[in-house]
Amino acid sequence: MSTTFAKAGTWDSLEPKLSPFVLETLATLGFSEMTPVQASAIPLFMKNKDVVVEAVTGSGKTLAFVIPIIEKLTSRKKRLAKNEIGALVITPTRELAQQISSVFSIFLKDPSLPKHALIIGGTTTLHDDIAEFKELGPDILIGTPGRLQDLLIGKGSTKSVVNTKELEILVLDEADRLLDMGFSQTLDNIITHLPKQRRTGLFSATMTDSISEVIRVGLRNQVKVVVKVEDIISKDEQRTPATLDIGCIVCEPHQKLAQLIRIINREKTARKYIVYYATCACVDYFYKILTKLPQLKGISIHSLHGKMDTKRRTATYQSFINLPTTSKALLLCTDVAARGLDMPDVDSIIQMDPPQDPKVFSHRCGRTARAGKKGKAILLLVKGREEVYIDFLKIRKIPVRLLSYILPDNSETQDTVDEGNGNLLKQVQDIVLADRDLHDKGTKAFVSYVRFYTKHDASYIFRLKDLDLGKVAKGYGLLRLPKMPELKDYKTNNFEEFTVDMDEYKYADKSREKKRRQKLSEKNLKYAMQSDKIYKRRQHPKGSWSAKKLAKQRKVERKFKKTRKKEFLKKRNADDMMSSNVIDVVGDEWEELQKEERLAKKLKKGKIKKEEYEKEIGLNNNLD
Ligand SMILES: Nc1ncnc2c1ncn2[C@@H]1O[C@H](COP(=O)(O)OP(=O)(O)OP(=O)(O)O)[C@@H](O)[C@H]1O
Repeated sequence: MSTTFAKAGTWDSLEPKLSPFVLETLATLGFSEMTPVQASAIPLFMKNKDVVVEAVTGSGKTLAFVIPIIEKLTSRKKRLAKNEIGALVITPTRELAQQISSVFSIFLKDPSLPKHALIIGGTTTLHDDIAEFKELGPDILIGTPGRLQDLLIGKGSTKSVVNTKELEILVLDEADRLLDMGFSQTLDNIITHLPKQRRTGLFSATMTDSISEVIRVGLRNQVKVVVKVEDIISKDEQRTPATLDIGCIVCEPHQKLAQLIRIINREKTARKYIVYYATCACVDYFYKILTKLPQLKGISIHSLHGKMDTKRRTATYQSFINLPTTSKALLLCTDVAARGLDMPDVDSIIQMDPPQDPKVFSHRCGRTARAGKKGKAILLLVKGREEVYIDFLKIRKIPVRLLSYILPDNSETQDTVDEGNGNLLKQVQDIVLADRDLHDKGTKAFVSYVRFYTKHDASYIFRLKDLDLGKVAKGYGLLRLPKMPELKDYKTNNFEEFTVDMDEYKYADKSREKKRRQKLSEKNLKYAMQSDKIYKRRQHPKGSWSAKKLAKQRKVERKFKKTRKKEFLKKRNADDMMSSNVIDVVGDEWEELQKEERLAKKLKKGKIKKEEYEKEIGLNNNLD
């Protein structure tokens, strides 16, 4: 891909000069010249200025703080003690912290140079991190707010082992995200624990403009560095890389899946795609669906979201970025992979839905078109009210083109995919019918999406009442609309309920199916006994002779049920016994026992002889 990275002079033109080992490393990386943001921010940050840096995604902001940190710590006269740190880099996600740590590793190979440590939790306990800190004595910590807070301040009875009095540089990467409500208390706790005499740098492609946030972080007479980008043709200022082509497709909610498949199958050159979904549940569900669709056969599909355990997240992320670009690959993810991640060779970004936070839109797009390479980002918008979003983005200096991937409007082909695999949504429903787990996942995904939709920042554009939830449910391949407050009294002609016998709708997973059957038989058993009791109560009014007789009989029943029920519930696990048989067996056995009891009474009253009693009982026992 042609690289049209705006260059801003060679590294040796910087004042103060960079260390020889830094220059050598940059040369091995093939970075002959600085990017504009590096040329602007590095000298300031190295001259003890607080900086607020805003530059588009993929413009090299990471080195704009990594290099000053390295230069500052290697030029210290007094070496840091083992328990002292000189720099702290805070990021909103584990993957981003891992990525920044790997950039430090490239420069700090020599053991005589400052050391760095990654503090993100997830796979290590706080005690592991404390032990590693004591062992390694890092000068630089890179991490996420939660675990950094625990290490720097202590947690519960675990005291802090980190001495921050010599700290010289604090960096907040994706600062506007860190300053959001989500991290504010943790961030405040960390910042109040740091010396006021330090350099602070805030970096992001969508920097916060609120001065209050900046002062909260303790910046003083900071310098704001804003690196602008001009559209190559119109010369208008824009907030996204000049090499990024952002397109938008307007379609019906139930056509989104078909559009996604068309985009992927029609792109001839693009290999790696990132597909953003609204919620973790949507990622999980559509991952299962897409991996089963024949239209995407041969394409490797991966999923990533914040609710996955760290090991699996790291493994998925690493396997996706290390995939060769010889065949197509999709990464379905949430906004956990929206900011900062420098994934090489991502050709195209597809946003199935706009993000709740409009700032995230440009971060998502910015996973492609990095370091001057070309990239394409496509947004799917629902026809109607959501189209206002295009102008909303343009006001925020994010240029978006309307693309012509419009599906034919006539209803019979609305969800038919060009690839001729028949009615796509019928295919999805068949996939869902084959495994009850997909029905559960699809319902959860739909509910999470509806809830997501109600929390858009630009709520005047994204209004639930304007969204045809029947078409959304159809697009999710649901068999029926879930019971949820948002659907109370909801009527639609655009969703046809699929009748399915829920008692017979099985899980593909055998152990889950067995558990379901157990629950079903308990429910049936309880129902049978309750209905039996209600029936009897109706036959024998309270206080009558027959009611007294029945009460006595029920006493015997209770005794029987306690013993027999345990036996039958044990037997129920036998694979050859379906739930309905459990009820029949209980019923048959119960009749025999009542007969035994009647014969015992007759024998007691002398109405039958012992031989006759034993004969009757003995004959019955051979029926097992
Ligand atoms: N001077 C340079 N010359 C060429 N490539 C560079 C240079 N500096 C950084 N890069 C490369 O550009 C890519 C983007 O860099 P980086 O991840 O720092 O961007 P960013 O501005 O932090 O993006 P984001 O806003 O998404 O976090 C990386 O692959 C990096 O290796």
